[in-house]
Amino acid sequence: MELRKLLKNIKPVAIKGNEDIDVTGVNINSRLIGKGNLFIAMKGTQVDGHRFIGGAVEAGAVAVMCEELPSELDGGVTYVQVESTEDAAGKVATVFYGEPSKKLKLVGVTGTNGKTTIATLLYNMFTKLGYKCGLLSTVCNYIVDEKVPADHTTPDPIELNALLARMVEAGCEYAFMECSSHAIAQKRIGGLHFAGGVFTNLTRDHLDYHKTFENYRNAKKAFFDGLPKTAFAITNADDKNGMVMVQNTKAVVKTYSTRSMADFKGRLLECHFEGMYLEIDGREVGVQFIGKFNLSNLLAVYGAAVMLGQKPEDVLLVLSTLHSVNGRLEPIHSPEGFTAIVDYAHTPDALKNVLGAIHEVLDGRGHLITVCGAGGNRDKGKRPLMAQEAVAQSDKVIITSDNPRFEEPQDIINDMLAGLNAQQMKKVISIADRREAIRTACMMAGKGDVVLIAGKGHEDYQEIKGVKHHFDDHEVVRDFIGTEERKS
Ligand SMILES: CC(=O)N[C@H]1[C@@H](OP(=O)(O)OP(=O)(O)OC[C@H]2O[C@@H](n3ccc(=O)[nH]c3=O)[C@H](O)[C@@H]2O)O[C@H](CO)[C@@H](O)[C@@H]1O[C@H](C)C(=O)N[C@@H](C)C(=O)N[C@H](CCC(=O)O)C(=O)O
Ligand SMILES: Nc1ncnc2c1ncn2[C@@H]1O[C@H](COP(=O)(O)OP(=O)(O)OP(=O)(O)O)[C@@H](O)[C@H]1O
Ligand SMILES: N[C@H](CCC[C@H](N)C(=O)O)C(=O)O
Ligand SMILES: [Mg+2]
Repeated sequence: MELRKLLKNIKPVAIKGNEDIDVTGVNINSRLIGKGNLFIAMKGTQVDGHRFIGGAVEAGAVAVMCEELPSELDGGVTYVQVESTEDAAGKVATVFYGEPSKKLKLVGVTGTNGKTTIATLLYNMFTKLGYKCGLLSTVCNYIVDEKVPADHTTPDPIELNALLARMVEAGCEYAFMECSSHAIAQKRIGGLHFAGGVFTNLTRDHLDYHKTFENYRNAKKAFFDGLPKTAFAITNADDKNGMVMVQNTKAVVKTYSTRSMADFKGRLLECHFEGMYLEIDGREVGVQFIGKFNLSNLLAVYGAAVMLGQKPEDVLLVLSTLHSVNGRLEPIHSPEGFTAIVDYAHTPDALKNVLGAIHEVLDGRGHLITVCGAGGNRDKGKRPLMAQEAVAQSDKVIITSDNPRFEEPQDIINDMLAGLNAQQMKKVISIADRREAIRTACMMAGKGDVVLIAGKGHEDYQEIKGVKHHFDDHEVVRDFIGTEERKS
């Protein structure tokens, strides 16, 4: 594509060199630059991408986009100076890939918890309704039924637009994606055209990155501020920040609620370990999910599907056939009669909710044993709070390792234990080896009890000092209790 065309949505501060050159690719990473590419130099949290301009040119870049021009310019290269490369990257990437989001109905889901659940269920639902769909999520990306492994909840702007373009090429009509707060703040979704946005909820997470809760909230809100007036914005009226999110949006606002008047209203009628019986907009429906928060998630899915033009009765029919997303409140029943539940709760609020959801079903009839840890090189402030939440609603807690990354597992465990007083400590043991922790919990469980294994959900690795070792909570449980994997 001609460089001049590529720049159509941005206002450069200066251009040095020829704009009428052909650009064969765009990247923000010099290590991925090939012959004829445009390299966009971004100031990151670790290094300044401007350092790699020389390397990118050596690797074949014919154009460079940057905030500061290098002191020596290469005669064969066109330099495009912009105020913010972070802002420009998404806009340029989307033009390069043929503005794929305009050729799809793209729905973004944001909020602290529930993004993967909602985006995946929308993808599953629209696939069952007979449409070709794409999915960008923490667990895995899909182009129709082709799996593309995901490194991030939201890919960088280049990969993101490349994936959307592949969805268009594969004939997809819909795409559903998670928008993480990091991605919104870093403008990874810049230049995308959304048909709709969904807000789940907002509680503490990622304060290591955003510093204050207000910054974190504003990052999420920026997604709704940027929606066009042709889009819908579905928000959770039960969350205290639900209406704040859509305060300044141009999109058509719709609400969902399990408690008060809303555009999409739901009520829990009954729950068991096999599922719940719900009333949604006056119709009764049985679903294969547990936990009141899943009622909220399902209302968001229902609302988005209706806003995308589906008939409520068709949506509810499909909703009743969907089942839990990998590692999200996923039950594994043991022959001895206890239930292990693998869940991705890795924030204090998610732990509180997941434990609450289990109690709704246990209803005082069995014990609850929780295995949990916290990730290394992530928000330290949440560690003691997670331990407190686990203790508050469990009969026994085994504190263990999650992904220690570059930290010492025992240091993370100690940070968690520091949140507990002597009384609370009576319920707690710590076993740094996660496999041993899970086995011990299963050994302690009797008929009717529940073992919650929280924090890693779908992850099939444990990241220790930069190396991902194979580790799968489901597998450890199944090895111990001797049952087979779920088929679909
Ligand atoms: C803190 C954070 O979000 N970092 C992301 C950010 O990296 P960064 O700005 O720190 O990049 P950097 O390493 O300083 O490099 C700066 C620039 O120089 C470039 N570079 C670097 C080295 C080189 O040799 N050549 C080169 O060109 C890099 O490509 C980059 O463009 O931009 C990169 C490209 O988009 C991301 O890969 C990277 O994600 C890191 C790996 C990460 O762990 N991010 C996590 C925290 C994250 O984003 N998580 C959220 C989900 C959280 C949730 O579940 O809610 C996500 O969306 O997954
Ligand atoms: N609506 C909800 N409210 C509160 N907790 C929830 C909700 N939905 C899911 N959870 C809990 O949060 C965990 C993560 O859910 P999910 O993966 O859907 O969220 P996410 O927003 O994609 O998370 P991430 O930011 O890590 O990608 C689940 O395992 C569950 O314990
Ligand atoms: N997307 C989240 C996932 C955390 C999952 C947990 N298992 C951990 O490793 O901390 C993050 O990167 O902060
Ligand atoms: Mg997710």
